[in-house]
Amino acid sequence: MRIDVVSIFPGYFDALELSLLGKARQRGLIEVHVHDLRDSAHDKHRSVDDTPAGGGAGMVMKPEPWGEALDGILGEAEPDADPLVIFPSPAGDVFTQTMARELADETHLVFGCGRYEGIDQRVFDEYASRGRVRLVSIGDYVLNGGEVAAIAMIEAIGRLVPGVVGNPESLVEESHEEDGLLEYPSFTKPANWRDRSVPEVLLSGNHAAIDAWRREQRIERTGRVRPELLSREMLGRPPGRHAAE
Ligand SMILES: Nc1ccccc1-c1cnco1
Repeated sequence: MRIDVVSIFPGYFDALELSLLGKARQRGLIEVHVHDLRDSAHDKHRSVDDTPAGGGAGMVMKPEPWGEALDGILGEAEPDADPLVIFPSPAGDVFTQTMARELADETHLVFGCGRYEGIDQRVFDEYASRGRVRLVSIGDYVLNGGEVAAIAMIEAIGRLVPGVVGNPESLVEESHEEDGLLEYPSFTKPANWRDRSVPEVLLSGNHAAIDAWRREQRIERTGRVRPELLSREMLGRPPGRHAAE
């Protein structure tokens, strides 16, 4: 997978050189190219924004620098890549694990990170007329720009790219994976810490009982924290992989 990012704060994306994604980049599983939008702004002040047409507070990002930056990226794309351009936006479709799984199958993603009061609408219209464009929100709160949203999405998508996570099994039993239930509470050694014990069942070695307990915990936690995720069908489903044995 190739990922291009356009931003006036390219330094935000140094975070993508760390940890799992950093290793995936070193192994050539994911290519990440970060572009400074100001490199596409050629006036004396390298300005990327201007006052809003129609008046109002704040500034709007000018279309010309975006046009030059995105034309450059799309012009260099592999002939059959069909890049998907994603603009993080509070007005976008809400990002979910299902969307992350879909996007993990893409060969080329381009993230356009807007700031200020947003990007001139004609940028979205221009690229939607030439290819695939999606506006995506990571939740109902206000950020100062799209960079943090892009990093969150790139992490959620990148970890699903085949080969990035060593043990693909670890991708299954997680919150919002597999059946949409939240994950069960986790414990490790010591068995007792400050008079707080690990639940006995987890030390029993009875894997069917452990799976059943973990499923009960997932259902209880989901019903308490995110009742809207709980479906009647989930309540009837059998416990985990050991149940059949
Ligand atoms: N608030 C924002 C401002 C600028 C670009 C994206 C966002 C955003 C994305 N998801 C939630 O908010």
